[in-house]
Amino acid sequence: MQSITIRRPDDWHLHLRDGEMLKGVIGDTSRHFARAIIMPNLVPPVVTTADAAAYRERIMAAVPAGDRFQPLMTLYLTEHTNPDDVEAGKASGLITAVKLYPAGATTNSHGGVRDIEKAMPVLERMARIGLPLCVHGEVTTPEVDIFDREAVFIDTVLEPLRKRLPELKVTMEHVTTKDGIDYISSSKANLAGSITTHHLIINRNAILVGGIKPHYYCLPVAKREHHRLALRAAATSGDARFFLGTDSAPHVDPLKECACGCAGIYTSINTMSCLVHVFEEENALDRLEAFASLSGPAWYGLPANEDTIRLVRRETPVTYPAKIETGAGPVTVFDPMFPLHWDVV
Ligand SMILES: NC(=O)N[C@@H](CC(=O)O)C(=O)O
Ligand SMILES: [Zn+2]
Ligand SMILES: [Zn+2]
Repeated sequence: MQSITIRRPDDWHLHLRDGEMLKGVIGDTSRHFARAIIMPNLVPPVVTTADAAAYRERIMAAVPAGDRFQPLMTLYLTEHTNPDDVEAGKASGLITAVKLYPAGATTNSHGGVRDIEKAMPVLERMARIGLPLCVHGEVTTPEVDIFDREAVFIDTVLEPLRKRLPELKVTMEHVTTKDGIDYISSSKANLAGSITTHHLIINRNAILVGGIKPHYYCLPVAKREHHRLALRAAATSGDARFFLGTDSAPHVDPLKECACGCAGIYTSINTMSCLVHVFEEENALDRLEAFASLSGPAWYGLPANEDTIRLVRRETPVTYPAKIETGAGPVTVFDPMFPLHWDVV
């Protein structure tokens, strides 16, 4: 039986939600992952250090007994965010990053930033104190095609911002295009990117061929095949600027399976099985640990986890439930459309 052992992984982009949904999903992450960067796009969003402290308590209360899990909290950047509050949050050790959602770009982002000029005082402070900015890198300009929104964001928002504040550390989250990969690869410093599990597996055909498939719809939306191949090459390259952020984003099925379905794919439960499969296909099992367990902590200035997980390849496929039941309702699990043989033991 084939097996590999890697340092325990972390998830550098995760949606845990709140209330019954939080209770229903957190175990799927804490079973395998030691830490995760927790997205602040709740309703209402996590905007102050006090909000983040209270949310952290609710998360810790929901962690299943026996799991050791550390949520790394983020603040949702608004045009009114107070730089002193952000600095105090970092100083206390509570806040790991601040998240930029262009207003209207994705789920629960209407309170995000419309005019980046208004956020400059906070961004300047973050550059000064070394607090990373995580970005949902898509413009929301109605004229820009949804498949081009990441590339246009790089040219019109990210590059000007980085020119203006070269000391600001920026994580380009859930990179979905070759443009994003090339931009990160060509940067000299202070830029890294997270890549989701599902964007390594699906291209836009998964959403649209043979009928419309809401459970493959997320933002940024999956792109053409050559973009997926660029993501796979980057993820399996060992380049420390690319690391795992699952962007596991649960929504109850009724909110996905309707005339205006929510964006988000739920992958926490089978992410590790899917990832090993991808790395095996790319003959890069020796680089899985860098992607899932080493490059993320290095970027965020944290130690890698000391304990390990073991992954084994089973003859018969490992099965996962098609959906999980939460107190908030059923959530469909990501189906990679191929059998999974790797299991976490
Ligand atoms: N990725 C998604 O499609 N959805 C995320 C938001 C986000 O990360 O953009 C969500 O909160 O549901
Ligand atoms: Zn996003
Ligand atoms: Zn997300």
